[in-house]
Amino acid sequence: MPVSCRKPIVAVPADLRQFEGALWHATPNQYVNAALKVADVMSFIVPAFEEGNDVDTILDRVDGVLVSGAVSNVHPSLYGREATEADGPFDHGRDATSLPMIRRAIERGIPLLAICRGIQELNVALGGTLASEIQDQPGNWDHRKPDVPDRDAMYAIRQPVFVKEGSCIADFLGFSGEVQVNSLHRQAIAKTAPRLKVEATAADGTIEAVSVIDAKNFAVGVQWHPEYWAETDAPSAALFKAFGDAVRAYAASTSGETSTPVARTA
Ligand SMILES: N[C@@H](CCC(=O)NCCCC(=O)O)C(=O)O
Repeated sequence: MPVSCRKPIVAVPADLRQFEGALWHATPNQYVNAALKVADVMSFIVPAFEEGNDVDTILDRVDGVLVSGAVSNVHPSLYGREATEADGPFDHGRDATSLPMIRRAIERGIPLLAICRGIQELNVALGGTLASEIQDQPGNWDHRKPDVPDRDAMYAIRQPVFVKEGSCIADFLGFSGEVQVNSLHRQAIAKTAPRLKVEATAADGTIEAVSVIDAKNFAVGVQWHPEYWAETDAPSAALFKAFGDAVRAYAASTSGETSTPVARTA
């Protein structure tokens, strides 16, 4: 099959999780499902090794990067401060894989969509900082994961965010202003990295979306979870479709396909 006809593939940095007494490199289905069903791209889940992942070798083989949410938090030492109890739980393997991959994808102009923990990693990777337990700050809304057993209720769309006019996200959505989203986070961007432009905020001022200034390609982070309702919620779908389009354009531009595909030898 000619390269240009193949479905593109995106790297998804895994989380390190403990299940049934074993250590797993895992990512929740909602991310790779939205990638496949809405962005129409396949996923390569990248093991969260603290050492041994060669980022450029991985990026040479993919057409985009999708950075998922996670219950763990970016280690504060990565943005210049001591860790406290409030900053955990940590995932050093995820940090060691994701941050270098984010920086390199931006340098190489590989499409990047960063979600929840992902926007926080994007900010730290580019020199910004994070705040913990933001719900404790006076005047802040409670952005935390709802304490409910049902996952659909946990990811329920329940909070307005305000998308700035002229932003990348407004382009993808086809409008600016209020968008209803879900919310499952205790941390948020404190100092915005120099290369990031704030694209959306919550009513309490929490930064809810950013884009990379002067990016060579699609490079967006959102604090909410568009993957969860991407098959049914129009704004969520618009974001994933825009990401998929950028990934396909990148794949086509780098396919290096000869006019006649090289015949496979037996
Ligand atoms: N840990 C960070 C990022 C939150 C996040 O990515 N939430 C999605 C996963 C929710 C879960 O499974 O607990 C923060 O808390 O800000």
